[in-house]
Amino acid sequence: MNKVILASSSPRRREILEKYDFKYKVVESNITEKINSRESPEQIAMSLAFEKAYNVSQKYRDSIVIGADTIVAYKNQTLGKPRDENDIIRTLNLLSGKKHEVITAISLINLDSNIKIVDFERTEVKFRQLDPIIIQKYVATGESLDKAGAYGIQGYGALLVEKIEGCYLNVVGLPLVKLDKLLNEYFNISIL
Ligand SMILES: Cc1cn([C@H]2C[C@H](O)[C@@H](COP(=O)(O)OP(=O)(O)OP(=O)(O)O)O2)c(=O)[nH]c1=O
Repeated sequence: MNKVILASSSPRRREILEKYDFKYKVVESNITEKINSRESPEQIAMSLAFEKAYNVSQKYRDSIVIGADTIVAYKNQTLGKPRDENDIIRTLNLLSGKKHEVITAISLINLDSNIKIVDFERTEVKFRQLDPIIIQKYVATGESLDKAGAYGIQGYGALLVEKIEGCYLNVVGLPLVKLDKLLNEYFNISIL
């Protein structure tokens, strides 16, 4: 069986897969993430997931390489990781009391067999109304900086979320059911 590589530096993605008896190794990609704001959030996430997987695939042509990218979409805005504290506060105010979408794209590449797949999953998340005190306390947790949309649902961010519709692990950064289906369909591999 081909080796599976997770092309990610995200501790969340590793933690999700680590829970299962599924052999894989981690190799970080070295792409620069650029957001082209003329593209849709789905297109942006898919291009980045593909670039991450392709970058690592070139060195591991016989492996199945998984790349992923998570972004938050609110109305017509695409929200990646916040730049600084002001950006965190601006993002949380924007999402307060409203619904937004979390899109995680995944790409699976095996260059030896010329299989290149890219797909995405979408989850709707509704935030509770956030007053300045909640925002201040959340900023102080330090959770925001390395996360799309400036929150982490798996941490204190759970206290900001009133409701979700769709795959929970998609919000955390790796849509496990979608990944399992694609691994099955294209490579005859099952995580279960
Ligand atoms: C919305 C949300 C995002 N996130 C994270 C998942 C992703 O790690 C991060 C978005 O950044 P990404 O660019 O998707 O991933 P990354 O830079 O962390 O890792 P890599 O590119 O090497 O794979 O936001 C959470 O952990 N929880 C959440 O609730």
